[in-house]
Amino acid sequence: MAQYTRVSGIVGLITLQNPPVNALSAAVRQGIVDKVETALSDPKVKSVVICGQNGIFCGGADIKEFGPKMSGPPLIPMIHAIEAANKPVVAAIEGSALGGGLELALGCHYRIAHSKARLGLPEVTLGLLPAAGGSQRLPRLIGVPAALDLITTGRHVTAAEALQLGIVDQVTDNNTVDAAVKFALSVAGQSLDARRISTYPCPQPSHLDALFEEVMQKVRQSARGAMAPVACVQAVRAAATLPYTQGLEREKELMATLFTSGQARALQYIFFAQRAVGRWRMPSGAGWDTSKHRPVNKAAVIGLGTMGQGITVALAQTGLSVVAIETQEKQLMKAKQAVSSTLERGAKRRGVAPPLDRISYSQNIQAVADVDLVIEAVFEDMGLKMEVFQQLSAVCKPGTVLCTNTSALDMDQLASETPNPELVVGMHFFSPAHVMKLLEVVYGPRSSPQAVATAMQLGKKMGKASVVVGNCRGFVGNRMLMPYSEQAFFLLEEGATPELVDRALEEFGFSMGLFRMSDLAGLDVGWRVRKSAGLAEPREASGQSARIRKGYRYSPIADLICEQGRFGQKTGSGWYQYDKPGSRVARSDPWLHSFLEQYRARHGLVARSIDHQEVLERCLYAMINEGFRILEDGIAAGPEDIDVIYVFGYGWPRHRGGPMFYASMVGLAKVLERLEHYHQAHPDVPYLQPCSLLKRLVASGSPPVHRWREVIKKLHSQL
Ligand SMILES: CC/C=C\C/C=C/C(=O)SCCNC(=O)CCNC(=O)[C@H](O)C(C)(C)COP(=O)(O)OP(=O)(O)OC[C@H]1O[C@@H](n2cnc3c(N)ncnc32)[C@H](O)[C@@H]1OP(=O)(O)O
Repeated sequence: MAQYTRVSGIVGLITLQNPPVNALSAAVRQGIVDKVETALSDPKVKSVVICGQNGIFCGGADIKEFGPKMSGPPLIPMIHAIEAANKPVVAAIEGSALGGGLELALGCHYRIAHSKARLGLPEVTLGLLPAAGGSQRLPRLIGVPAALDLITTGRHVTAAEALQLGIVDQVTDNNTVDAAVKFALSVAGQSLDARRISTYPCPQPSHLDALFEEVMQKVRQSARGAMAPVACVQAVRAAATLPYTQGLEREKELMATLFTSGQARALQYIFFAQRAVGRWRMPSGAGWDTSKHRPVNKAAVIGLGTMGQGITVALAQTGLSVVAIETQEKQLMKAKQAVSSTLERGAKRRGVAPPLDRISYSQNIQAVADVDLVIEAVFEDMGLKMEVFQQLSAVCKPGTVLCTNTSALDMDQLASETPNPELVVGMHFFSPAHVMKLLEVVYGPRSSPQAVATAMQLGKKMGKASVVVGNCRGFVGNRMLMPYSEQAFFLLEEGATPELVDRALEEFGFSMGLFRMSDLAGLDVGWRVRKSAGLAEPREASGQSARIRKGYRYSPIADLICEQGRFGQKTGSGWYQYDKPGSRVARSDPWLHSFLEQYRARHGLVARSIDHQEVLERCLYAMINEGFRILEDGIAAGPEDIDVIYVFGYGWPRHRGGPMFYASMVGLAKVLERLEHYHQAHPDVPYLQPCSLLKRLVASGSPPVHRWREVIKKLHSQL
């Protein structure tokens, strides 16, 4: 839909109307085609302005309409007709001009943007490329290097940067449509020969081949296995080397491959999943639409280790007043210095003042008396956390929301230490907390919807992908990590090396394989968890019983490595070796290989050849199986919650859409068959036993992922 009016006598004003973001649906495209024709054929109209209603120009093509049967006028001829018009067309850009929205603006002869507007071609993040001529027009307008940057990263730029790059002609702080109309009046009747971007020659950078080679290498490295960034580079290369019409053909060809790809489906699924997790609901039925959050202006962080420091930075950067508490003076001083320098670095990057004065430091817990929300981030020790919660209950003003940043402990047990358990929730941050996008918000049986809403609102303010999950050991993310790492340890016993397992996972698309990741995170973290679960006890070094715990198969390999003081990067060795403690470059370790050989010999294990497919099937399907159990248990409300957690917190390749989406793409029947196969071979491994929800979904014809909730609901209603 598009509205047409005539303003100032001679300006035709076309307003895109498709709330909330004026996406270019078939109806909007038809509206534009019709209204442009009306304006161009009206002799009284001397120039045209295109704008969007409700303060947003256009959020791009309507992703919800993507599919094999798209109807309505195509974008390319629509934009071409605008560019070919013999009357000046001005885009009035407020809010956002993204994807097809910016491509539409690039077809206009002039662009006026509000100072708060943001512009970009984020198609690559949806597995696509700017295929409405954007990949051909942008390099002609702003040059190849800048266009490559915007198109391959999909980053949004501010109006100021857009002006500097030459994407817009003017930036205004006032009413954008008024400014555009004024501008349209001033250019009415002027020649448009120099305003049609498709007719510009593409500026030729020196060392064209070297530039493209360098960018291609960069995109291949940063998004391992992702097709869209590669296609984006190829499309821009076409702009730089071919005439416009041939470049457009190449753009079309590349888009045809991407449009129907599984990667595009996965990335678009994640786009909507990220928004769906904001519509959270608790088993009681209370949720985002029925629960009001409490205002949080001042927050406290208790415990200033690495996690507490990151949380303090994240809160201060969000604009909150923060009280940072650490009882040990030396640690308090160290933390203050670390927090200040992180804030200073961040502020320098953004060209703003560091929010140092928002934080007050104290050794005394009494300082939290007037805060609205507390995040406890002390050492992962239940006794210590309980003590802190008792103190907080005595000190905090009534109604203060009490959050624990635990990664595995029972937050309900902590809640029971307070007179108001309804005010207690978990806020599970990921390290470094000011960088990592994920936040698990954990509710217990007594947490109030208001406390959950408050934590979710705070997460949103901090720019986190925040997901509401139920309380269980490891919540969602770490719980699914257990079968994943267990399988990797078993594979080492059976003949694999850390290098082989990591290579398989990295080729799949993980930014880091499991062993390299655990060297980075520190092997002692998992060791502590296994000890607290009564698993990692020192045993006889040989004999069958060393590999059995609680009646099931267990691999003590990781515990034995830790007993050697090999905790990963920080100690200079773990699954790999490093030049020195703290160094990041992992090198293959002959010691580890001979340790594995000796271990196998001691336990009578014969190494066999293991291929990448087995690594992927065993590690990933065991993890997915646990994901189904999590859904069955009601710990996560839907597959989208699990997938957002894995994509934003655990390095799962975004273009594969998260583990549950991946399972749906592989085919649930196949996942079930492989799990059955592996469980038959390893009957003493419960994680490989297919869970009943998976079997039920397969029995009901393997419905697509967006219909799993119905099956889960039915399952829960029968329990
Ligand atoms: C055939 C193709 C030919 C040519 C190539 C062109 C391709 C494209 O244009 S692909 C689309 C490119 N555009 C984008 O990637 C922008 C996506 N949107 C956003 O980044 C943001 O939504 C926003 C910055 C525009 C607004 O942000 P915010 O105010 O925070 O709102 P939400 O993100 O919560 O979105 C609100 C609501 O709108 C839905 N939505 C947003 N963009 C689109 C879209 N392009 N198509 C369809 N729907 C869109 C979003 O899903 C939210 O709705 P739900 O909560 O119901 O999911």
